[in-house]
Amino acid sequence: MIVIFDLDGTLIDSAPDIHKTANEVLADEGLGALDLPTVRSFIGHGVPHLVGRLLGHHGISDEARAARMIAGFGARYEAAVGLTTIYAGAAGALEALKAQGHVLGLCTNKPVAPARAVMRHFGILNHFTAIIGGDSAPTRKPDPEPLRMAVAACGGGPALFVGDSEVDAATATAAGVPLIVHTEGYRKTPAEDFPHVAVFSDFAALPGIIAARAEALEAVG
Ligand SMILES: O=C(O)COP(=O)(O)O
Ligand SMILES: [Mg+2]
Repeated sequence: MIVIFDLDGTLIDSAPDIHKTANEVLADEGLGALDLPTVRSFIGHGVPHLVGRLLGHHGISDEARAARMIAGFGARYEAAVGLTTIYAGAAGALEALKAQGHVLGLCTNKPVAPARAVMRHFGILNHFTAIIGGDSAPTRKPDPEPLRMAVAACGGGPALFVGDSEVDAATATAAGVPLIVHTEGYRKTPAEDFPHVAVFSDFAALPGIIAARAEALEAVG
């Protein structure tokens, strides 16, 4: 079946690099640094939202400044992988899923270029048939369109979405795609509150969860 993954907080812990880059663009504007938990809480809606929250934290609402910071973030972030880690077992789980015959796609609000760069860095890029980023469609998650695009680009048909956040939960619901929650990401509310078909904290469990869903679907179909 088709399995679409979110990126930040699901496959990789990119918050430390996003935090570093955020503080660099704040410094460019003469604004003070924010701590990691604060910046982490701003991740998941894409770069324009992140920049809006950084400025909002300083009590500023200024479109020209925001545009400059979005451009600055893009220029600095693409090369920022040094502090990012891939979740333990994630690469092995992707390999196992491919070996089981599943088609893998990515649906992130991160722009495509840095998404591809970090996936290449961790050696997982080639597992993915389709990569939809925050700049691939006119809308971003939680709008269902990017997720629908990812499923279609993987050939269409029954799909599962693996994500970590409230944004992913809303996207899955809107698109009608069952959600599997990675509990070690950036969510702010209990995973149990998300409409989900399964939760996991350890990637070793994921291939089994997906195999069970695929078998159940075959039994019904
Ligand atoms: O907010 C972002 O830039 C990306 O977050 P996502 O990979 O969890 O969609
Ligand atoms: Mg995420």
